[in-house]
Amino acid sequence: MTPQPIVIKVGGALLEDAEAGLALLTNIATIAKQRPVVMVHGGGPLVETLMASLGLTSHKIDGLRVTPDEHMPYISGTLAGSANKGLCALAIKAGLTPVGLSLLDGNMVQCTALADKYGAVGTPTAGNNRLLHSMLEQGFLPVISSIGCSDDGRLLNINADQAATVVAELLGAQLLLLSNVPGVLDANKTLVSELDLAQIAVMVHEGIITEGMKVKTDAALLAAKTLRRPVTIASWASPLEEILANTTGTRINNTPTGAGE
Ligand SMILES: Nc1ncnc2c1ncn2[C@@H]1O[C@H](COP(=O)(O)OP(=O)(O)O)[C@@H](O)[C@H]1O
Ligand SMILES: CC(=O)N[C@@H](CCC(=O)OP(=O)(O)O)C(=O)O
Repeated sequence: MTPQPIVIKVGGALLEDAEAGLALLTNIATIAKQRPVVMVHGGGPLVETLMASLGLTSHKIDGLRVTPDEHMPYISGTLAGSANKGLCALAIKAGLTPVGLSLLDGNMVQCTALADKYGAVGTPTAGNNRLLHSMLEQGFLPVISSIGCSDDGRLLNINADQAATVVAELLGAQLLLLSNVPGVLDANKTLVSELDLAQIAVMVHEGIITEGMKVKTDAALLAAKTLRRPVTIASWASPLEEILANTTGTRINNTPTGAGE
């Protein structure tokens, strides 16, 4: 039986830390010998650095970047360009054979514009998984940026956690959302090992889960429901073996925590 693939999403902060990026990719090279791996990446901080250097301002609503269409050349240039190629280059250094892709390649993910107030921001849905399957069969590491497009060819900026959720759905894969924090932290900044929908709603209501982590827990809840298995939010600085053994990170459960799977 073919082992279940793992989709590993990395947040933007990793793309600014080549040493941590190489350590993670070296760890992925070990895991990829046992199970197919797909990477999905963000790059929010890189986008912000470029925009600032161009004298452009950018803001977020509910954790999503408001993206006027005229900003798309900079955003797609950063995410599908420098961020994607930077990760692919590190993957080569780690002994892997990456193929850099975006959500629109092979029609793997279809996107629809969310609402006018966000500009060129889309919601992703699962499309065609043939390209990904053929890449994995041939032993490549797909490295996917969160740039997509609508059916009528408008380039769209997709939050990378939402992108990873849909890529995991396409492959029926296990999903790890890796960030610059050890997982979801409580009001005392202590790592919470497991959370379900009701517990997350309380933490959001109390202002403990905010901004990027709110988008991440929403994406994880959706993925846990679709994939019918827990989704892990953890740090890219933790060994993947520990994350996969559930000894670190936060498991987001579709079923109430404590009620079993
Ligand atoms: N309860 C929480 N636990 C951990 N991080 C939180 C929480 N609430 C908000 N955050 C913020 O969410 C950030 C992670 O989201 P984000 O910056 O979007 O990460 P990424 O770029 O990795 O997707 C953390 O760095 C932290 O500042
Ligand atoms: C619509 C939207 O918010 N798009 C994100 C895409 C990148 C991303 O999600 O990056 P992180 O994973 O590093 O946060 C953005 O422009 O920042």
